[in-house]
Amino acid sequence: MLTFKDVTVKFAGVTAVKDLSFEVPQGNIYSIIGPNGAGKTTVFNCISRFYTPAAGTIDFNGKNILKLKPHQVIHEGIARSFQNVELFAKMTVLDNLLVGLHPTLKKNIFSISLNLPSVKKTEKESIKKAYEVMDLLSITDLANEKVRNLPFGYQKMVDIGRAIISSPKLILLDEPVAGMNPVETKKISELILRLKKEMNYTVLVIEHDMSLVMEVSDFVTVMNFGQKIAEGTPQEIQKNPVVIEAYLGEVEENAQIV
Ligand SMILES: Nc1ncnc2c1ncn2[C@@H]1O[C@H](COP(=O)(O)OP(=O)(O)OP(=O)(O)O)[C@@H](O)[C@H]1O
Repeated sequence: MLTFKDVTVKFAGVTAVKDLSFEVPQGNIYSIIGPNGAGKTTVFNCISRFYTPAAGTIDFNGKNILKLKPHQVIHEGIARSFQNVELFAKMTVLDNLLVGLHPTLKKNIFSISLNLPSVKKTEKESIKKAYEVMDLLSITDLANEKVRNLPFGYQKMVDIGRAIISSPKLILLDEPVAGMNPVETKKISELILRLKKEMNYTVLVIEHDMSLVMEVSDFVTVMNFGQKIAEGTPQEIQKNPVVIEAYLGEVEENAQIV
């Protein structure tokens, strides 16, 4: 579904990503892990088209997305959540979710200002969709709560909800459990697995929390200093000495990442 081939990204003197290649198959939960500054978020920013690589290609369902602008990427069916939750704090949960639908709505300013029946129908359908997402996230009772009043864990949920409400083909989750406690982390793990099993979503995750990565991932790519240093199933990655060294600085006998 998503193919990175020999992608290099440079910022002034820094090579953030170097010759990176990987493939995310449809229906998979695919994780990218690596120490701080490894280049993970830069990968997401290339897919979202905020950054343009100095070299390499990125294809999505056979289409070269490097030719697209950020809003066109959303139309191709790629949605993302952000490392630092980026919601409208003064707006309600329901309204924040509706914002996630906005890029895919086809209404224009004239039909909206005239409040045509088709606009009312779209609005009704959008609200129905938002309630479906809130049900999925078990946050329906928070629909009319302002986001700034919610604990961080729930704000993260809303951020993920905003990514999935437009029924994208590929969901990018940037550190979905950063700052969450183990109970909240477990909830998000279960949610990601449901997105795959019940809705056949393809999910690309960046995450530092190994419990989540080990539980949800079909496949993992490990980055360090902008390069891929390993790839494999969670079990393979957990025991890979190169990966352990990147995280811990040294390898002890029988060491594994947990
Ligand atoms: N816009 C930018 N301008 C300059 N340097 C950047 C920019 N974005 C990222 N970098 C640099 O690129 C490298 C990779 O950063 P990136 O944020 O992709 O790493 P990361 O693996 O996501 O790190 P973390 O886990 O801490 O979020 C770092 O050295 C970072 O300082």
